[in-house]
Amino acid sequence: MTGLSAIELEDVVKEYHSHGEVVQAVKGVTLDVAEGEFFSLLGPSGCGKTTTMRMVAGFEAPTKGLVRLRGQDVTNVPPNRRDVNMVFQSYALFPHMSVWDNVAFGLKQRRTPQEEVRRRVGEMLEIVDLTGREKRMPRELSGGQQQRVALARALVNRPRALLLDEPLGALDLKLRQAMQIELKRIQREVGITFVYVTHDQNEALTMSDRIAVMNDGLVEQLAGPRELYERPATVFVAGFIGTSNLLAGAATGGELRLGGGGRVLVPGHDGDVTVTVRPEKITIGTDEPAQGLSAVRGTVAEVVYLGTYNSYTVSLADGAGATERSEGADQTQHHSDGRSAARGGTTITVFQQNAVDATATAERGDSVWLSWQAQHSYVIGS
Ligand SMILES: Nc1ncnc2c1ncn2[C@@H]1O[C@H](COP(=O)(O)OP(=O)(O)OP(=O)(O)O)[C@@H](O)[C@H]1O
Repeated sequence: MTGLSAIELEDVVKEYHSHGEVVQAVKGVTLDVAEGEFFSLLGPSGCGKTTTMRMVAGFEAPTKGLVRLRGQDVTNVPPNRRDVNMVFQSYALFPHMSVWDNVAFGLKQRRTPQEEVRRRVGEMLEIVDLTGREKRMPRELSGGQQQRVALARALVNRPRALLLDEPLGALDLKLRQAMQIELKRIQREVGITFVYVTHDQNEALTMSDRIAVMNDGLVEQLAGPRELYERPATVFVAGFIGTSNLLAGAATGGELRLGGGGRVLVPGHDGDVTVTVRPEKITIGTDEPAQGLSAVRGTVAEVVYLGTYNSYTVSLADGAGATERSEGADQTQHHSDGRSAARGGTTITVFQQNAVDATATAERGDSVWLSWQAQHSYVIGS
């Protein structure tokens, strides 16, 4: 370790001029990626992930700001003179070349001695677990195998950093999950910095050391998976990473009072707060919870059996409009955007693990109490 960051972006802006309009794809991104780190850019479609990545690779020049690789300003250096390699979702292998020749191509182009080519290609195929398939043609391989050839072809050049733009996007879910584990293993083994673009939060959480969550051309939060989940910096991050419940209002004396006798404990906070609480931290029951716990009352609007857990949607008894809402089930199944909770009849999602001793606690229409410990209320932005 040299102490230098592998990649640094300093207040990078990218504007496109399209049909007489200026589109700001990236609005001022500052971040650094450590040497050997698995770093992800995560965000919804159109938030500027790919544009950011293309500026690191050198395919796009920033309108403003600086790009540094290992401390060196490369803002105006062309892609082929940057020590990075990029793997795209559409990983075009040469269809008329064998696996071996596809991987060896770059080295041969650079007139690497034959013996070295043989050694490095052999090593790389072993790392991506394709030894024995050297003679196959791309069409004789599965999607996952083709993707591993593309990876080997990029890694064999020993770039200092590998940029991957949704490389698993074309694979089905099972294969994608297997490849996520593989990619992480390969990255650990080769020790190269990986920067990974994805809109899939599970993918980012599975593999990354750190994640920059992007929204509308900006980084909303840059942190490790646990921190993003436990301490989201913004309402957007809380909703984008997993499912979250949001409760907003004015707190007095460290307590947010809700209609219907509800209270949310936010020790040390006063004034307007937005609180997030994760569905798995909440207990559902019929007895009134003890003092010292956050407690809210409501009616079960929906129960969904999801195998390893049950998901309850509970409409809070918090005054106007707190009736059953049919959107509740959607909110549960589609990893809520979190925003619906603050409107009208508030709904809360609760996940209850189907552990060995679990029994269904409540049914649709039941009047219930929800409770959770003070430490599980996280005040956003605090
Ligand atoms: N060449 C271009 N000309 C004009 N606008 C562009 C151009 N490239 C990107 N944009 C716009 O910039 C914004 C960011 O695009 P970008 O491809 O970086 O997003 P993304 O987060 O990678 O999205 P996706 O996940 O859909 O690939 C979008 O609004 C897009 O329409």
